[in-house]
Amino acid sequence: MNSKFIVVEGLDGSGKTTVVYAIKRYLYKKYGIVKITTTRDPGGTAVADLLRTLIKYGGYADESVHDISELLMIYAARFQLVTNVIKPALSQGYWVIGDRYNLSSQAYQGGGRGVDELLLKILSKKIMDFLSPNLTLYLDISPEISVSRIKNRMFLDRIEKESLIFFRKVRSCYWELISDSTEKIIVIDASQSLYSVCRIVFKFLDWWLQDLLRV
Ligand SMILES: Nc1ncnc2c1ncn2[C@@H]1O[C@H](COP(=O)(O)OP(=O)(O)O)[C@@H](O)[C@H]1O
Ligand SMILES: Cc1cn([C@H]2C[C@H](O)[C@@H](COP(=O)(O)OP(=O)(O)O)O2)c(=O)[nH]c1=O
Repeated sequence: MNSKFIVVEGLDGSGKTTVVYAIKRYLYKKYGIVKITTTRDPGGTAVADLLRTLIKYGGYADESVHDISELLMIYAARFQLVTNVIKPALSQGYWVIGDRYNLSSQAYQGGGRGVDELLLKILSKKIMDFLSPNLTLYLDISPEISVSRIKNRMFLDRIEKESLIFFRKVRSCYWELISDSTEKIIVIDASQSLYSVCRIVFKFLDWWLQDLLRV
């Protein structure tokens, strides 16, 4: 089977990182797929990881990060990731499982920050160069659950410290983007136990992969 690009999306604390690694193990155990690369966005290359630190923890000497600067750093990091990691991995037959991708920018910067839609569209098109995921799994939780799951983290980053109102805007933007999208995006209720979430994800993957094998 040709390599595939799967992305896991959702609010902070929705279980993305856990699910990314569960998918990796499942694809190996059940389907014998060994060539799998996992990514996290923003980040994933030396330069993108430096940008990730700036995006998450802000500038130096108390200089605030403007919304447009945040957006440009996120896309600069993504360009490094797509060009240096994702595209080469896919062309070498690796499956790529991404912890966040472009939908996050549309939801967080577009929905949450209210950044200009046209600017987002232009950047998406240019930076991703039409590299869309084959499948996106959106783990849906309420902003209240999100806050309760991340509150025990040692440090909250700039974005995690945002208000519930911000996360409400992000979530409703995710919903709008999903309902308007022509891409394959599956919504999973991630307020259930992690065990149930993983079972649903695996069941869906089985169905999707059987379908791909039939073609
Ligand atoms: N469905 C779930 N039910 C309860 N706790 C969960 C669930 N999914 C994730 N968690 C917990 O929430 C925290 C954040 O999970 P993580 O996978 O890091 O999410 P994300 O990458 O989306 O921020 C972790 O402590 C994890 O064990
Ligand atoms: C990829 C991406 C992330 N972000 C935000 C969401 C997260 O708060 C942060 C990434 O931090 P991370 O710790 O990877 O997220 P999570 O808490 O979900 O595991 O960056 C954006 O605002 N826009 C983007 O395009």
